[in-house]
Amino acid sequence: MIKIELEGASKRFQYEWIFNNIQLTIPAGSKWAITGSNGSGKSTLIKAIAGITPLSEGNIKYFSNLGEIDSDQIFDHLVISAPYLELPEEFTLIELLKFHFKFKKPIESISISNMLDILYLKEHQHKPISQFSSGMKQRLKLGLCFFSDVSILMLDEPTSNLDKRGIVWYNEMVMQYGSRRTILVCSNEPKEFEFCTNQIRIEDHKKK
Ligand SMILES: Nc1ncnc2c1ncn2[C@@H]1O[C@H](COP(=O)(O)OP(=O)(O)OP(=O)(O)O)[C@@H](O)[C@H]1O
Repeated sequence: MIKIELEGASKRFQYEWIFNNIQLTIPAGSKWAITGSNGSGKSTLIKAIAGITPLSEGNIKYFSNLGEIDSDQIFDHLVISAPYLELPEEFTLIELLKFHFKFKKPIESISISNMLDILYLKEHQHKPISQFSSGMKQRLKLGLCFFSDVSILMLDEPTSNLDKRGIVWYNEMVMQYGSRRTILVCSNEPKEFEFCTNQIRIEDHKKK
């Protein structure tokens, strides 16, 4: 379980400050919505917390029960689902699941066959991802997150492209597989983050 601390976290692109001086502790297992209008900086903040985008000022620190974790190693502890992260289109579904779970340990007691059932994609297991619909791809992206044995789930616009059944499925996944983990949701759609008990409003962290 990992605690994250943001100390004066600030980011600018050229002359534009995206967020400024965020002081925040994200306790292990807590649930956060990151909200703000289009282009306000939600994805930039999540990428900074994931260590993908460097901050312009300030620090982000990560702590396990054993002490501070090097920021180079934080990627081993998290997974991200986001519209801008593409799936490898040339793989079939079964190939992709096998490939992904060579690098990330799956949660205990779940087999690839179980995953296919839970994703309700079993009949598509030999289809290349390039032939998947946008909703099927979105379920797969979320499944790769929820089925990975990591402490932190970062979900950027998690229900985009999902139909009603998919949205119900997403909420069930959160309840079933998310309860003990830290979840960060970037969203403007309240239905995506009803389970979150904390909120970061990007607009509250703009340079005045
Ligand atoms: N690599 C980059 N270089 C320059 N500017 C960038 C870069 N990435 C993002 N931006 C700018 O940072 C701002 C915040 O973008 P970001 O994608 O974080 O917003 P968002 O809140 O996630 O938006 P949306 O709701 O539309 O997904 C935008 O003005 C965007 O143009």
